[in-house]
Amino acid sequence: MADSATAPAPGAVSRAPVAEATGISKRYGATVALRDARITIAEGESHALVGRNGAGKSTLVSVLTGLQQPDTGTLRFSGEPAPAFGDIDAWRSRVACVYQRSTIIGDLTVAENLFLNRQSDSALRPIRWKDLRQRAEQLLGEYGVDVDPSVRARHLTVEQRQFVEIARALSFGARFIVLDEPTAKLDARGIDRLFDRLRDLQRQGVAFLFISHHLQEVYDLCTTVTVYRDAAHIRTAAVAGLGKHELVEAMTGESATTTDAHDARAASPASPAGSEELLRVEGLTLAGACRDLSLSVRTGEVVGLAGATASGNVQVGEAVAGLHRAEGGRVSVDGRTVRTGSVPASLAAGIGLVPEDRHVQGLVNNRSVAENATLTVTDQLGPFGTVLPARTRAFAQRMIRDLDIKTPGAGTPVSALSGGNQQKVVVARALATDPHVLVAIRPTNGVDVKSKEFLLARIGEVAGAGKAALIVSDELDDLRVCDRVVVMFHGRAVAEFDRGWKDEQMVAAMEGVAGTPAAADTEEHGR
Ligand SMILES: Nc1ncnc2c1ncn2[C@@H]1O[C@H](COP(=O)(O)OP(=O)(O)OP(=O)(O)O)[C@@H](O)[C@H]1O
Repeated sequence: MADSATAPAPGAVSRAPVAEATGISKRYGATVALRDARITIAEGESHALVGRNGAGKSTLVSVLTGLQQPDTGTLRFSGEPAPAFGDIDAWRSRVACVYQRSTIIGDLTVAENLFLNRQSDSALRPIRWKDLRQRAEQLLGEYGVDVDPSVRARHLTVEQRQFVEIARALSFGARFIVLDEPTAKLDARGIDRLFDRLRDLQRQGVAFLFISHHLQEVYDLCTTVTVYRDAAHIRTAAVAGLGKHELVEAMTGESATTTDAHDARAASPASPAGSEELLRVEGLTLAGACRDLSLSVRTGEVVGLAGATASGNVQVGEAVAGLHRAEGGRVSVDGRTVRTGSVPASLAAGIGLVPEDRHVQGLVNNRSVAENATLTVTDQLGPFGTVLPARTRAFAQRMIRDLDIKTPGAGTPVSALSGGNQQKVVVARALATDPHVLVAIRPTNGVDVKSKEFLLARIGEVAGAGKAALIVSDELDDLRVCDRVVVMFHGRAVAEFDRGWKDEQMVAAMEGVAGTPAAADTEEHGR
């Protein structure tokens, strides 16, 4: 396929690309992560890299940033060969990566993080803290980052941490920054601010490689897009000339259907009117998160609990699953009160959880896909408290098939899976318990467009099987599959929408500019 984005614009001064990788191959044992892959990023360009889960994007990033050596291929920065493997300072002056998981150290101040290992000019000279602070202030000021350098990094928001990481990267001289799913933990306003800052930096000649499963963000921010599929480069094109369907087709290798996940659910009958209330949250008050919040989910229903970062929606979902003790109010399943603050009590009540952060609450990294997927159901894997490996494998293999998890096998350590496929294991594990009420917090985080439809359909099936699901998310795609969406703002329910809402309405409500009257009261809307 022709690369329509590689020719220089008329009149442009042709300079060597900030980064150019050709013929890159990388294997992990039997898995081919990259096969003769390539990418070229021009100066000041914002270039998107997209592809399905496991396509090889993160592997390319680790090659581009000097974390992994490719088996074959060449890499050049601004026309020069890449530094020697392991020469960290030299790599840092050419490229930096801002990951979804921060590399900032929470216990150190912002200034210390910025100048980590370079606090003083020589190892023998004592660190001058006042100087360090001033240098940090200057650096942050230069890039317009409004953060106090003496604050401990753990007190920063996700957004502030990203800005500090970007400023740090630029201070090493890098003019090429890789952003690996930087918007995953930001709300709509945070994303706007990040994009504004990136555009500013782009005008100053900084180039970006932007990885995201949110294709709209690619259209909003990037000029060029490269698509990888099954470890190989498929296409590079100008974003402006490429329709969304064409882009999805390049990613999946299939002709794109117009049926989205939400359309499929919309076609299915809505939850039967008058069906019983399965989950009831009444007057829930959680310290620092919400006050007097009520909602209910009926049998057969998928309810969304929407809200921006500070809305408290995630904490409500977590409280329902037993992770927080309530200061007031009640959670009940099928009419029976569930003790809050106790995960075993929630599990016993039939509540399953897809947690927000798979790294912290989700997976045991060095254990296999099979073990991780079955952690919650060991009682079903053998008699008298034993776990039969064959039964574990069979159980896991079914899940791998059901959720389309891309893995060499059930025995592969979960750490060897791509991010999106790890997320599918987390969802598989929650589904394994066959929960009466599934609480899924941002369940499609890091999951590609096609797999997203798949996962959401699976969650819908929980409700379809006479159970109920609560999807806690600010992702419009996640919310669209819901029968109803309750929107929270600053700890309160401020609006409720039935199916068929418009994106602008939902975004406005999440930002506290609700066009609908506050109406999340279950008494009015529950039946
Ligand atoms: N350390 C590793 N050991 C074994 N296999 C690995 C390792 N890292 C990645 N892989 C495999 O290489 C392939 C490419 O993975 P990669 O993480 O690059 O995909 P990705 O495109 O970034 O996916 P995602 O969108 O899910 O993050 C996958 O099949 C993955 O399982």
